[in-house]
Amino acid sequence: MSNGPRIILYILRRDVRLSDNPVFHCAAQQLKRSRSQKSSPTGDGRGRDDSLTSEHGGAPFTHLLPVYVFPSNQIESSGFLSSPSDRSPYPEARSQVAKVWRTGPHRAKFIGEGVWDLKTRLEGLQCGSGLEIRVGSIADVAREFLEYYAEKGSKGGSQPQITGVWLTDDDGTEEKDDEKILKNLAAKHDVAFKVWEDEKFYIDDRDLPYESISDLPNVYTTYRKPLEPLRDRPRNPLPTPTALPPLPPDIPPQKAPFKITTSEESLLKALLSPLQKDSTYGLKTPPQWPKDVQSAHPFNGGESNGLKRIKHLVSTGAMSTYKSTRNGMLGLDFSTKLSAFLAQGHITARQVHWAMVDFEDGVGPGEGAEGYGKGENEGTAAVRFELLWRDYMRLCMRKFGHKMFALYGIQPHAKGRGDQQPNPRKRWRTLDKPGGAGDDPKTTLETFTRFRSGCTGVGLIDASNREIFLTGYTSNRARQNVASFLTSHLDIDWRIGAEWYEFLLTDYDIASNWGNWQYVAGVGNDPRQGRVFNPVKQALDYDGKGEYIKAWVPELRDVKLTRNIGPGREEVDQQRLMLLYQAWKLSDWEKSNLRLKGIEWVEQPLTRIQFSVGRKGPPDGRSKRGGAGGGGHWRASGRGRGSRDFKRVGTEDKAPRHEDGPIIVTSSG
Ligand SMILES: Cc1cc2nc3c(=O)[nH]c(=O)nc-3n(C[C@H](O)[C@H](O)[C@H](O)COP(=O)(O)OP(=O)(O)OC[C@H]3O[C@@H](n4cnc5c(N)ncnc54)[C@H](O)[C@@H]3O)c2cc1C
Repeated sequence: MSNGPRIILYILRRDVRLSDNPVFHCAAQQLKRSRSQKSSPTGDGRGRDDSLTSEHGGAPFTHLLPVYVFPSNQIESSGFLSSPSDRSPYPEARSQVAKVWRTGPHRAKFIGEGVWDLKTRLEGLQCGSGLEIRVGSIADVAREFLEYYAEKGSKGGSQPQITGVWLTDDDGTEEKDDEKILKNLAAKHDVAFKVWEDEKFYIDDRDLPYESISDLPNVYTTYRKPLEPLRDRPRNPLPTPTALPPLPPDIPPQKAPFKITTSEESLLKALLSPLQKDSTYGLKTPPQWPKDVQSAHPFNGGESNGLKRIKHLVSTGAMSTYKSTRNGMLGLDFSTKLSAFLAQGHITARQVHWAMVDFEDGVGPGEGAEGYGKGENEGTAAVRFELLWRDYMRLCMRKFGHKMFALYGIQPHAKGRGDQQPNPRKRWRTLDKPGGAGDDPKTTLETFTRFRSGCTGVGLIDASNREIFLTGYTSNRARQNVASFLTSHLDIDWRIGAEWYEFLLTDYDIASNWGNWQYVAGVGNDPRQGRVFNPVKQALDYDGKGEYIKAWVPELRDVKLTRNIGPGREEVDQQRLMLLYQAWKLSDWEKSNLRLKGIEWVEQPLTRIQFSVGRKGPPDGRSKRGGAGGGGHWRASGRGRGSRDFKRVGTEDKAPRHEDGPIIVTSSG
């Protein structure tokens, strides 16, 4: 063995943080131990080298080389080419079915910010640590490092060599493939290989009651029950390292034809420039920013910002009110907006949990805020409940693997890759061939294009699709409606929608995205298959003043929603709301007046949902009995595309399946 630097190559993926990071924690612990041994050696110390003997992975090391790779199959890498005449050796990072970019501008920026934040934090420790940034396939990058140091090491003497390759676990199928390749590479070079459990989830894998992942229940509630009370479950977060083993003195540069930039600004430029070549993303009429609207997700990426966000949520009391606000659609704090930080591993779910525990115990920030020091409340319990949904989706990805991406999903009667059809009545419309329902791919593409452009003619769907295009975020409530609309009203292959979301979402997470799309499309683990959201009824329940739709569909801002109920008194008129929710219902006279005449989505909506409000309700669109999810006393009826009838009287949220037809609404969480 050479007596030069002994390096652990740590390949980061979705664990881009310094705090609560098992790998950095272990390296810091070993550094501390070796320093304390040096300062007070037991025995004579003879024959001892100064390497950090890893208890995890078996390889002694002196240096830690953290490397973040922008994976070329997921994030377009051509912006890193050294010169415009160079060509990337990798195919464009486009999706399989719809051929859209896999990572769009919102997430590319967020990821870049997160990587730069970690680099800054590591360098800020002032111990010689840092982060190397690379572009390419993870396998190619690892191979280059291994070969570079193998060649050096073969010269013997004090040349550096890699003694271990470490990375954290990820349940995505591509990530599993990467792991296999890295394992083989490590074996070929005779270096230790270790996959660490990434402890960014709510309940640690080691505390789950399953012997094998096949024991995971197919229904969320069955999974959750034995884990309650959820507040008792998370492990403590790991301390944030204050010192780490240094980077090796000799690090190979990025391989041509790519070049790594040296500032955050140029990194973001390299990530965004290929995407910005066509900022319409193939849409003839892409959504435009409306005046006077703020993004609900204006956050920059990175651990520092994620930790700040957690602090803000607890100290303002937003966690305590979460249960009653979580179905909101406008504003910053109706929900936590932690998903993007969690997805990239900028923060961990248990950090969120412990910040809430401090708040509940009255020891952390937030004094004076609602619920401070009063134990778990409705809001904090609901956040835990949702964080567990995220864990569950991730475990489903582990259990079902490729089936998470299969057209007919994880249904038990779908055999093999899941491409067989479990429900003979369901015929998906696809973009490449007729789907068997008298459709043709050209029309399907036109329909999908209108959907993406926010021009379906259904207000809630258009508002959400415009919002997500422009900001990278839309609320859970809106996501459920949009996914249901694409899959149940338009009958379009749900994977196309999932890919479109993968492209746009800042918080895209493999398991949560594909799992939720499957769930809503009726091919996932929804115990009540066949639910269909009525986007008009949902708008009535959750956008009862039309504020959300008016914000993102500015063409409809002048639709008057109130009526006079006495001298100087106005109230929202439910009948008028129906015209906002579906503008085709406006009279010709009003369309002309509002300059809406001749607009395709107004005159020829993709679907006409027959839905009426039977009698006058309270002014804010809520039922007398219920909260925002109420509407139980409305006699609401409707007819969607084709012969699908929506009929329901009674409370809809969390309602059991109605016997005489598909139910309209409910939430996944
Ligand atoms: C079609 C569809 C696609 C989705 N795609 C994603 C995705 O790619 N990434 C993603 O993180 N979430 C996804 N979700 C789940 C959910 O919509 C988002 O997690 C949530 O809207 C993010 O906002 P928030 O952080 O303010 O959530 P909050 O309401 O504040 O919830 C707190 C946290 O709980 C988790 N969570 C909440 N709801 C869910 C859920 N249904 N499934 C899994 N985790 C949940 C998230 O980590 C979230 O940050 C999707 C939902 C649907 C219906």
